[in-house]
Amino acid sequence: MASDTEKQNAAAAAMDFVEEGMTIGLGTGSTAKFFIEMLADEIADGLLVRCIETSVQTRDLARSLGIPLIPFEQVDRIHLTVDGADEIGPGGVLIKGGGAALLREKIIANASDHMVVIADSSKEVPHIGAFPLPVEVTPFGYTITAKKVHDALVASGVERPRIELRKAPGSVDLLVTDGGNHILDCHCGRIPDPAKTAAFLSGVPGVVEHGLFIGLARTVIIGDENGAHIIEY
Ligand SMILES: O=C(CO)[C@H](O)[C@H](O)COP(=O)(O)O
Repeated sequence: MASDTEKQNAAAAAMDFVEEGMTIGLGTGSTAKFFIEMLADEIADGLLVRCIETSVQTRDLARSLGIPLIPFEQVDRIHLTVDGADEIGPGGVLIKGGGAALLREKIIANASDHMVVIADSSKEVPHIGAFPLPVEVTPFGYTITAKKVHDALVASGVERPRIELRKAPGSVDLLVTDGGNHILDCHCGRIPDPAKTAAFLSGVPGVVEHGLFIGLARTVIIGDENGAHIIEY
């Protein structure tokens, strides 16, 4: 069960990585929200940083809290990004995209000197795949792309994957991401070889990005009821 105390404790521990003058990538989701609120408090107390958001949702939150945002096009360096995750497997391999922000999250994580992942203890898993893997696809040809994604999953060793098109919350309409695309939620059960699955998915025309984050998280902070523990990769 996800716990707000654990999320808060992970977010508080991530604040130790923040330094004056940094450009900081702000993640998306309920755990990242705690970090963003803590950062806003420090900014109100005089901390000088600039931030870049990973989603429209985070942009709106950051603006409402008075956090200075700069357009990505004007950023030449991102020192630190703090973001949540849906699953954290061995080696710091992540599944992300539960909040449909995986494309911008991956672009910003990949452009950052240091990605810190914050999560409650329910996110740490012995092997990944129980959480449906989000795959962002172009609206053009998405039904055919879904079939090719299924084939790519099978070819990469996933047994009997099931693909679901994500609907907008509370709607029968398909979800449209901040980038104007759709999301395929791929129920895999287990992803035996994440690097192979990532490579096979990236080879499917129509796939814009997938939610496997490999080699991006340098620090993972898992909150518990009393504090947090930090894993470095
Ligand atoms: O990848 C994400 C959004 O696209 C989030 O980081 C992920 O879904 C975790 O969210 P939460 O902290 O609410 O559990």
